[in-house]
Amino acid sequence: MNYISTRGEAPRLGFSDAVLAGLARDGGLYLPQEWPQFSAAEIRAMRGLSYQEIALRVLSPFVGNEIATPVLERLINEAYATFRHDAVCPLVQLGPNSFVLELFHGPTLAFKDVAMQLLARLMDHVLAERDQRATIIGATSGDTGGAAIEAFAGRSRTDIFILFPHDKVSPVQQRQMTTSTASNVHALAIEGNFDDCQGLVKELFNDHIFRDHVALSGVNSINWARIMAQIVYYFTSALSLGAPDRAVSFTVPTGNFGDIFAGYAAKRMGLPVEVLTIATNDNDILARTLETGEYRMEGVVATTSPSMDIQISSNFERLLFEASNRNAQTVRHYMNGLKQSGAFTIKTQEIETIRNHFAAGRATMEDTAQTIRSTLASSGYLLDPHTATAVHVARQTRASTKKSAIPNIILGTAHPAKFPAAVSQASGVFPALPAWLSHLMEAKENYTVLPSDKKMLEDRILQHTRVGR
Ligand SMILES: Cc1ncc(COP(=O)(O)O)c(C=O)c1O
Ligand SMILES: N[C@@H](CCOP(=O)(O)O)C(=O)O
Repeated sequence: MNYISTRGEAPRLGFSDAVLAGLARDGGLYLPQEWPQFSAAEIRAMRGLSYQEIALRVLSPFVGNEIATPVLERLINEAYATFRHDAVCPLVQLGPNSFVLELFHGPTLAFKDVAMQLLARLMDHVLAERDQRATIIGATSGDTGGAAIEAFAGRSRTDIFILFPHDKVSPVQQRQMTTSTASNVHALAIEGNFDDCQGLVKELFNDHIFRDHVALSGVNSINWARIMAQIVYYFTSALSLGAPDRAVSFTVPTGNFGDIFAGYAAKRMGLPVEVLTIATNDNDILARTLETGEYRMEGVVATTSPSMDIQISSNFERLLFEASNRNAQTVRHYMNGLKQSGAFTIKTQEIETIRNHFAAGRATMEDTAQTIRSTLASSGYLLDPHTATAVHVARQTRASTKKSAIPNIILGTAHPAKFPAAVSQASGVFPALPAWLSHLMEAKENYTVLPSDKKMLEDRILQHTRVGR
């Protein structure tokens, strides 16, 4: 399988190179040259298999012959042995035709572990085969950072630098990033918001001299392997509700558009998916875009679902590429508009294509708190604020579209214990951390505060990376 950039001006890469590249050299995002196809019979044959077995079937076409099947199988098995639920990502019923897919049984209690545990092993494998090192960079609004640090800590071939917005993540999220004792981990609190952190990461990738000098690699969902690993749970959950003989819908708490884009990919691969609903918080740029056809930035507000406090939703670029029939020139035009004026207008035919696959809705902070309360009262189930935005939007959109005969799967992206203040304020119940994380709030923190400045960030990386030494 080859990978092509959404901006059409970067070299076509094989799987291993695409994984190490992160962002394409033209500033675009890599996508597989074509979508692997699974027939109904092939999907049906996955029934009854374990999560790991389904992962091997779904991921193999993306990897091609670059990693031998027994090696890929071992990496998958090792990645999901870190999860504390036998099903890896279990499905829980909330009500009639309404389910939560619990993606938070990994080591840092968020869905990011699903992809990050595999990505770290894939990168390690490729780097070992090539006898190389890499400098890993990542921007986080809270969850990617902890998951990446957990997955890469102590790995001898990588040094990892995680940029998080200073004072804008939950205390649990911060400590998951700042209490690592591994010498290859560097937690950097940036004076700015998540978009500033993500902007710095992209600036470093677009500086080709620096990028090559430190062998830069990325672990955000700009890296294709992150999306790829997330496709698997769309298959496992749909299969357990009757796919391919019954269609399902998904509602996804959305920020950087990586998780829901994985759902779109599953659909393109043959999974019968009726609607993919984007759930946003007050930072509702994606909901507004679906309504108006115009992507317009308006500034970020801090909410009780901080991981979704995002305006520049990186993976939306992948969808624009798809909706324009993979027209890289159109994508470049939109991205230039975004850079120059903070907005662009999507052509009518393309926004209609997007609306054929996606719906969208928003939840205010009050909606979110109310949903946490009402779900606890009706189902005895305690939601985290991100998942609660999706439960609220699912109720809204399903009531309006009357598609309630189709099972709807809400992606449960985080454990409530990551956001105890918001959850206890909404519900009166304090969600305790699991025993294996009970030391977290007492452990010593170690991080550096930096202004949102490319030069200072580069200096910091150059001081600490072991690439070239
Ligand atoms: C808990 C949680 N839910 C939802 C999201 C949004 O996911 P995505 O950025 O893939 O749209 C994030 C951050 O990415 C998150 O950390
Ligand atoms: N919500 C994310 C933001 C980064 O998203 P990613 O999926 O592109 O890594 C976070 O928790 O950091």
